[in-house]
Amino acid sequence: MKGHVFVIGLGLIGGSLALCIKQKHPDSTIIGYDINDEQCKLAKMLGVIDEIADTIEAGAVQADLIVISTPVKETEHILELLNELPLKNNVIVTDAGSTKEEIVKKALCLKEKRITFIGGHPMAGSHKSGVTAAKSILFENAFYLLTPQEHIEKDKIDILKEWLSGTKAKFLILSPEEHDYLTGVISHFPHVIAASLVHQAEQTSQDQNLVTRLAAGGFRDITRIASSSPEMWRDISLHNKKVLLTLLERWQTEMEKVVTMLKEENGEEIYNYFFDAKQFRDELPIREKGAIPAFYDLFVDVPDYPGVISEITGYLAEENISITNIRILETRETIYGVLVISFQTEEDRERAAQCIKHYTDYETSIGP
Ligand SMILES: NC(=O)C1=CN([C@@H]2O[C@H](COP(=O)(O)OP(=O)(O)OC[C@H]3O[C@@H](n4cnc5c(N)ncnc54)[C@H](O)[C@@H]3O)[C@@H](O)[C@H]2O)C=CC1
Ligand SMILES: O=C(O)C(=O)Cc1ccc(O)cc1
Repeated sequence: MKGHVFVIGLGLIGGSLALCIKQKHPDSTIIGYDINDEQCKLAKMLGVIDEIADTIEAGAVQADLIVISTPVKETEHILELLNELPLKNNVIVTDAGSTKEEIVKKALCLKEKRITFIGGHPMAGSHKSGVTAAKSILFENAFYLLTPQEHIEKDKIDILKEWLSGTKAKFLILSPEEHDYLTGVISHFPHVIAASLVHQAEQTSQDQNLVTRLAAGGFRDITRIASSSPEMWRDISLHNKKVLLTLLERWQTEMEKVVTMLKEENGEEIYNYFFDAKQFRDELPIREKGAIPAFYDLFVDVPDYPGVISEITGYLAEENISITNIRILETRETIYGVLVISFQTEEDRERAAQCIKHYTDYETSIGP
């Protein structure tokens, strides 16, 4: 497709969407704006955008597609500003925010001017921020939720999907309310819990300095999302306050049940609590990319001797397979340890498993 695409907010998500759009539509012109000059310059330098707009107005008036990828409270202000501008009649405005109800409500002002707004949320990302973390494969196979209102014509939705087809994501249409409830359960609430687990460890570390060292492995992994941008999560929490409060209340009731089970030393109920959770979790699709992106981890049982990491990375390098992280899970009492290697894509992980099988006798698996 040809046309001018204006990306407001050149961070992880705006930058990644810009890359996807340009890759699929090389004849389009990507114009970018960010309140932070540094991000604009970096975006231009890295080839994420073709041009920098000095102001939102300068970029918006020439755009055929406007993508807002700022923290969600900022998105509200930007929608108000866009409403004041002489936008092109056929422009489509979308956003990438993690919440939808408040944003869609705010965007109703554009309806009066017959400007199309379609709320969007690519459900993939990371705890990293900024345009330097942007990559075109970020959304591959992820869900891309769209929340068009009833008055939006189907062909506008199709045009937006075509603009965004380079994400290789799976589009799903939901109402803003459904969206906020579901993402509240599987993404926003877990962020609150991850932060609270870290707070608890931090409090313990004040008089037990071993905590930080012991937390380096599994604890660090399950709380990874607590390293995300506090500004972004402040805004998401404020927008999705209603859902979060409901979930927190439910959680408190659940924790009270756990307290009772423990006080009463009710082994059967404690067993069932863990068993039921395990059963539901084990049935979650592992090949599907959810809201909180999975790591493409490969577990390799390796003999515990010095040099085993360089041996394996050497084989992978020979086959040109890039890794994003590598670590030893824990040194076991047996002579074997577990090496966990993370990859950017499922395909890389599969190639790595084949490669290790080819060069060694080590067992590999995709789950511990
Ligand atoms: N990080 C993630 O994993 C995901 C984030 N999202 C949503 O995408 C949006 C962007 O998030 P990220 O790219 O991760 O954040 P980021 O922090 O990497 O980028 C946000 C950018 O917006 C800029 N910005 C802030 N206020 C602005 C304004 N008024 N005008 C212009 N630029 C402004 C910032 O300078 C920054 O460069 C957020 O709404 C977030 O909820 C959606 C899916 C995943
Ligand atoms: O892995 C992580 O850090 C995430 O949780 C990514 C993420 C963040 C925000 C979203 O709205 C969707 C996905």
